[in-house]
Amino acid sequence: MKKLLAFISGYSRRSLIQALVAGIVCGACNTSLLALINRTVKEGTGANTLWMYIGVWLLLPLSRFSSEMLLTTLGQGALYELRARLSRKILGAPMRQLEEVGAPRLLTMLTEDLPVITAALLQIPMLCVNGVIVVGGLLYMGWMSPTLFVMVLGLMVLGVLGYQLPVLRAMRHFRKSREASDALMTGFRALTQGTKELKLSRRRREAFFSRSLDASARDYKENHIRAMFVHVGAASWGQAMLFAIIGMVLFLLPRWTAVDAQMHIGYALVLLYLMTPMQMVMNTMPALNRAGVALEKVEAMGVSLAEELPAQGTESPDAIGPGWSQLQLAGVTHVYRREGEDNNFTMGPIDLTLERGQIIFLAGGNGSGKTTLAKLLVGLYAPERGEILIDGKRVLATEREAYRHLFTAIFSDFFLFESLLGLDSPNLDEEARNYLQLLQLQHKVQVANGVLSTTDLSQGQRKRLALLAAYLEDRPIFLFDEWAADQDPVFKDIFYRQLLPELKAKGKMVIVISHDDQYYGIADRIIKLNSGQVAYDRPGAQVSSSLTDVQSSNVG
Ligand SMILES: Nc1ncnc2c1ncn2[C@@H]1O[C@H](COP(=O)(O)OP(=O)(O)OP(=O)(O)O)[C@@H](O)[C@H]1O
Repeated sequence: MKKLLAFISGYSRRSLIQALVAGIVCGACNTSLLALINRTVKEGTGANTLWMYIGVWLLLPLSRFSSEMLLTTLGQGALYELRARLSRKILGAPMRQLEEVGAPRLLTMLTEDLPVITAALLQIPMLCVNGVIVVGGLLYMGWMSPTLFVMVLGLMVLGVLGYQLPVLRAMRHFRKSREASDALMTGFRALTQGTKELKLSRRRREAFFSRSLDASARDYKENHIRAMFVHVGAASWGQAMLFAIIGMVLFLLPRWTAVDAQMHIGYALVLLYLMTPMQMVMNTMPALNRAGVALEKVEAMGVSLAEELPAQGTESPDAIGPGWSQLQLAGVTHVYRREGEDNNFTMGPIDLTLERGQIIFLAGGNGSGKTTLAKLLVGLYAPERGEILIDGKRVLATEREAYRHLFTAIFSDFFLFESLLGLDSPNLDEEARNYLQLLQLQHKVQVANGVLSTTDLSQGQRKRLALLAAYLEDRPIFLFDEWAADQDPVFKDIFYRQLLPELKAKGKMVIVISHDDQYYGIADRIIKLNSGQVAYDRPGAQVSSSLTDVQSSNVG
């Protein structure tokens, strides 16, 4: 509750104070109506009481409406801000950090924590109104009879303690069930993405279900039930305490105290009136506690995600002018660190100078570091040591966004957007149709207003669509990570012998990660990697002819 209030007051303290003032007026109206009813029951009707009743009756809905609406607007505003801030944080966080956090944790936060916080925020207006009614009722009881009030308050404190102490325990279970959600999300990802592998093996399917999915689902369920068990028990205790208090007021206190019988009846009436708002307050506690846990997680993630320096967008994306000709890596390194493991993969130090208007192949065995080098080259990873230079000028951290705008890249785990986002050419559809023809997709995919008619295609066709987006972006450097691996021999040939030379002829730098050694001849340079180091950097024709020699001597 404290966390949630701090969260919404952080959004607008002024609106929160206004909402609370309206809430207090609403509570005061409730208490006044209660007092007027009580007075009428005791003393009979009077003209003054009627007019006062009408006046308060008019003020009540107005104050309640204002308080609830202000809190709703405030809660939704805070939630909107939180979603936007989180999405921006994720968009702005360094790639490596996002890889380390992992998709399941990010997804749990977006799909589980945010809805839990939303649900709790929706309850806050009702909670405040009911809370204020309870406080007003208590004050009224104090005014009616301080002696009785002290006794009733003593019992209430006992009731609240009996409620609160177990509820604190319940938080522990909510935290555990939240931990299980992360594991559950990892399982769900495997469930949706590993369908083929799971379908093909019954034993794998059963092991996956029982060890991974079922185990975390069970863990989640059990901790959630335990938390709710405590909450429901505590709420039942709270209700029993309320009736115990009413019972004491009606049966025992008249014998022990000198307070008159009418007063006891009035007290019992007020307590009965407060029963529903008190129960509503108790019933919202589980949702608020869960939201507290969710908010802890979201805030921890927000704090742990660093912003790339500087804040995105402070530098114009075109800050690096079009006339550059040389890209240089000087002593660049990157290390993948794994906790508790000594054999971290180390890339570099790499020294390379790449020229515009060249086709450069990155070759090497699996795990030799080609994709890592590509990520360093395009600026997705910042070099841990060393620097990147354009025409001899160091690319500063403030220019990294602009530097990345030199590249269009298709990685092997590319994502295809259905809309051609971020492209604003007036003839976008026309250009896209031309490229669809070049990529032999014109019969499969149509484009209208920058939206593709479908992306449900074969893997090779999806890669061609990714190429379409790359062409439309038309950046100075094209990077392809094993792009041709899924193409049929005919289109593979078109890619290597027609499309890549065309890009080169347009003055583009073309970097191609490839295992297709039969096409090494078209490359200006082949840079071969081995265990994160450059094994050799030679002209393509030279590597190609030595490969041909080896093949023919093998045949011979
Ligand atoms: N996200 C990651 N976290 C930790 N280690 C990683 C990560 N990605 C790659 N590595 C490690 O870095 C090494 C190089 O990986 P990289 O993907 O750069 O190789 P590659 O040459 O592109 O391989 P392939 O030809 O199989 O695609 C691998 O041995 C792997 O262990």
